[in-house]
Amino acid sequence: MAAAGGGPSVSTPEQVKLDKECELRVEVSPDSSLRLRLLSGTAEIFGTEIPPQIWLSFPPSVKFAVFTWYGATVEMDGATETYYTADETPMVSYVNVHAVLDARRNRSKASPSDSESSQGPRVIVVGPTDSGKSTLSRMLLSWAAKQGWKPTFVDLDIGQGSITIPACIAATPIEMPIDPVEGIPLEMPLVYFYGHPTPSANADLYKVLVKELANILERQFAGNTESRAAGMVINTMGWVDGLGYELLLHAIDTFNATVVLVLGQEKLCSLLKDVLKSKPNVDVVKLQKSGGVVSRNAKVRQKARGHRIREYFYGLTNDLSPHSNVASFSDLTVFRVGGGPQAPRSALPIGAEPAADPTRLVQVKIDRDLLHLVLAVSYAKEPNEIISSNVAGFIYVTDIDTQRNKITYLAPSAGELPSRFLIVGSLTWIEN
Ligand SMILES: Nc1ncnc2c1ncn2[C@@H]1O[C@H](COP(=O)(O)OP(=O)(O)OP(=O)(O)O)[C@@H](O)[C@H]1O
Repeated sequence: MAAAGGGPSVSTPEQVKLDKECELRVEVSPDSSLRLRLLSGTAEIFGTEIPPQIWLSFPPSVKFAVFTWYGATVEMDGATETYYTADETPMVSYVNVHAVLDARRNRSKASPSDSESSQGPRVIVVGPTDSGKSTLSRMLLSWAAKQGWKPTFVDLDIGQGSITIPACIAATPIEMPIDPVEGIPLEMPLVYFYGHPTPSANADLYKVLVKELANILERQFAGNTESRAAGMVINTMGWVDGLGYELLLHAIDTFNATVVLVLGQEKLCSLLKDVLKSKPNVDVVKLQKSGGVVSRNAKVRQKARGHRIREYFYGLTNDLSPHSNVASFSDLTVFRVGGGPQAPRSALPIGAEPAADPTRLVQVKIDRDLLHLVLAVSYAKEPNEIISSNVAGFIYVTDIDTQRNKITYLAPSAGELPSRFLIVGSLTWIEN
């Protein structure tokens, strides 16, 4: 049961004592940051242990929980929207899943590297929006990293992903427990740009990119027994009906998932159990949603997407300095994937509607329509490699001068872009 805490806001430092297996749930004020430190005992934030006595500074609006297995006292300083302690959490069931995965990783490590059993668990976390998928993924990854594994995190959530900016799917190895404030390290993620924050914009393209990502990871695993044994944790979108469900099945199949963790929905769990019963090597496990998961409406989600883009360019605490660069139109080539009809109407039988080819590459004229869009810089060497190539990073178009044929854009660093090939979708951002 959730117990009321010290009130909705903290202004002076306040100490909170937590009993064993309890958690302190905090929503930081939207207007200011909050500091928190561990005074005694041991505690973790989403699977990562908090160091004793060191103040951690959480940015505005962040929602998190401090959980303790054996009891702890923490101190908070700053403003919160709300905070309370809870003694009912699903953490024991989550850590039990971790223990099973850990045993599987050990078995895989002990198997000959060419046998099928050398592949560690491939876990996919599914469930409706706001069921705690990202949070559970994070815990499983951090607990595994704490044991010395380097599992691969795959994020297929193009709306609220946690590896890079929205409208992308991405993967990255997790070598250390995930920092409670900074989140997933951004060193060298493998990123594919889908271009839209919703899969219905071009579901076929989404599937193609999921397949590309899975193929690359498969190749990497073939040459790396350590990451192969550590396996992967795959986070998914919260759309679980209709097309969303179809895309979930596609992801389970494409990544050859061996464990499907279903959060917070009986119906989805029983549907998946039924459809996957022909695959004896796939376990479908239902897990309880945490009462601490905070629901976010469409407006909040959109705002969160804007924050992620800002964070990409400026850093979590404004610690990065992006550069404003100017290029001639002729230096860059912009493509859209899936644009335009496949064949002109005149070439079709009477009455037939032209169908859009979802993976057709269309060169886009550089004009003011690109203003305020976020574009991906492709690693492709040739245009025909664009769909199958991952991206180096992103730029944000801040000005288009059609008189001088110049484009001004924000990029993480100064200098020439790693490639002249850019991809545009519908991802916009208004910098403020
Ligand atoms: N136990 C908890 N206490 C406090 N906040 C929590 C807890 N668990 C999750 N949250 C917060 O709730 C929000 C939603 O959780 P999360 O992102 O894991 O859900 P999700 O199912 O992945 O959402 P989406 O459907 O958007 O992908 C996040 O801000 C997260 O930090």
